[in-house]
Formats: sequence, C-alpha cells, structure tokens
Amino acid sequence: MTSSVFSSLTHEDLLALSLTLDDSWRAWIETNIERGCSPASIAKVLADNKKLPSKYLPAIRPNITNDDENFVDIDGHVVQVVCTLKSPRVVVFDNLLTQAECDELIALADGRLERGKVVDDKTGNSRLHAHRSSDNAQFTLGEFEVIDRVERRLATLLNWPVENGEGLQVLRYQKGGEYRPHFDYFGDSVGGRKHLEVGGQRVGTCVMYLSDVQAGGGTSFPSVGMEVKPKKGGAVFFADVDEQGDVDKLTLHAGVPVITGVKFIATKWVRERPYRRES
Ligand SMILES: O=C(O)CCC(=O)C(=O)O
Ligand SMILES: [Fe+2]
Repeated sequence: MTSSVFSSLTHEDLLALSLTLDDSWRAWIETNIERGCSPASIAKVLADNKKLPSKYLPAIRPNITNDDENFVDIDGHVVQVVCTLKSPRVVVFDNLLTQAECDELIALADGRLERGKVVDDKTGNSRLHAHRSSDNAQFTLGEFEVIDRVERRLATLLNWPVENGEGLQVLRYQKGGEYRPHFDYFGDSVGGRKHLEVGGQRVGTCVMYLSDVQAGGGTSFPSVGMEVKPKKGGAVFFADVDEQGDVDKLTLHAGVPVITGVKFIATKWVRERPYRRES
C-alpha cells in the first residue's frame, strides 16, 4: 500500500495543472511548491476542494463521482441519490432498479434459492451458517439480460468495472430471517487469504432491495447507529475500504430480522481487480 493515494503525482504535474485553474489557486500551488510541500499534500487539498481532475484521482474504491448531484441519469434511467455518509462511505439510492427489474430478478431466483452459506474462516469453503438465515440464489456475471443491464448500470453509477464484480446474489429472508453483524471484506485468515487470491479485496457492496418489507428487515450499520429501510427498487451502497484503501471497520453491518413480510435483496460485491470465479 502506498503511503498516500496521491504519491504518484509530481511537482511538474501540479504546475501543469495550475495553468488550468484560476489565479488564486495557481498562486496557492506555486507558493506551496516553493515552501517545499510534498506533491501528495498539495494534491490532497486540491482534491478536497474538487480542483483535482478525475484523471489524477486514484481508483481505490467504487464511488459516485459527484456528491452535489441528486439524480444520476444512466442511459435514460434516472437513479435518485437519497442520502450519503462520508465515513464509512455509504450512499442510499432510490430507483436504482425499476419495479419490473425487481420482479424479474425474483422470478429468476425462484427455484434456485437454497439456504445461505458463508465463507468459513478456517478453510475458505462455503458452509451453512446459523447467523445467516436467508435463502440464496447465485448468478454468474451477465447470466441473464436483466442481470447484465443491472451490472452495467451499477458499473456506471459507481465508476467501477463490470469485470471486477462477483456474480449477483439474490437473497430471500422470511419472517425472523436475518444476517447478523459482519464485514464483507476478507480478513487476514486462511479462508480470507484464499479469497483474496482471486480479484483481491472486496472494495464495495451494493445491496439492492427487490421488495418492500412491512416491518423490520433493514440494513443496519451498528458502528454509526444507522439503518437503511428496504424499499423496492432502492439500494444501499457502501465502500468496504476507506480512502486510503484500508479495510473500513465502520462498515460493520447486518440484515436485521424481518418482522412482517418477505425481504428479497440482490447483493453485488465488487473487487479490487477483475474477478474470475473458481470453477
Ligand atoms: O440483508 C441485508 O440487508 C444485508 C445483506 C448483506 O450484508 C450481504 O449480503 O452481505
Ligand atoms: Fe454483508
């Protein structure tokens, strides 16, 4: 891991960039270079003030590009940004999926649903887990047209390549069903390391709600006291790593027990690098 996310930038890069900025920022850059400030520290201030073009921003984690935009138009499909949190990085969306897309995904999962498994820390294999009482259906990348469409939309929304995604997982929680607090990133265990070999760390998670749930069934973030309520077509995205690319412990999260109704979600996990599922 590099010491700074901007450590590849040079003073020359910053001088070239300064020519594209207004007088006060140009003067500020020149003064700080003369004072001997590191390019990384100058770049950090520029990035914080949105003066650093995206080509200089390192791609460490998926994220929406612009926090000022409340609507993101992706090829005519308008996704609404409902709520954002900086740390941990969480973004709540509405209308990420159409009602028809939700229904289609549920229909595709029907018949493939089996009791949820989690990754065993000791062996790296999947096993049944009492802490995850959901039924799961696993899909491969682009397996169906609707999945391909949703995966491309997510890639555009989160600025992260389709190929870095794991196959979509659809989960069904019945009354009382839950997923107890956990992290999605892989830890430094035998099982975790085995998973890191293919595609690297999980850097982002997007939980898309395919159904409304009358009571319970939210996605909670206990470390920050936040709970996202399921809404059909809506979604919650969070970055499993922080701005430096380190795993973010604040992303502890849970699927809280369903009280009334049935909760369907589609989860997309994305990796640092292209992901190829072991056959
Ligand atoms: O059910 C939820 O709301 C959360 C699901 C989740 O954490 C996961 O699929 O990794
Ligand atoms: Fe999770």
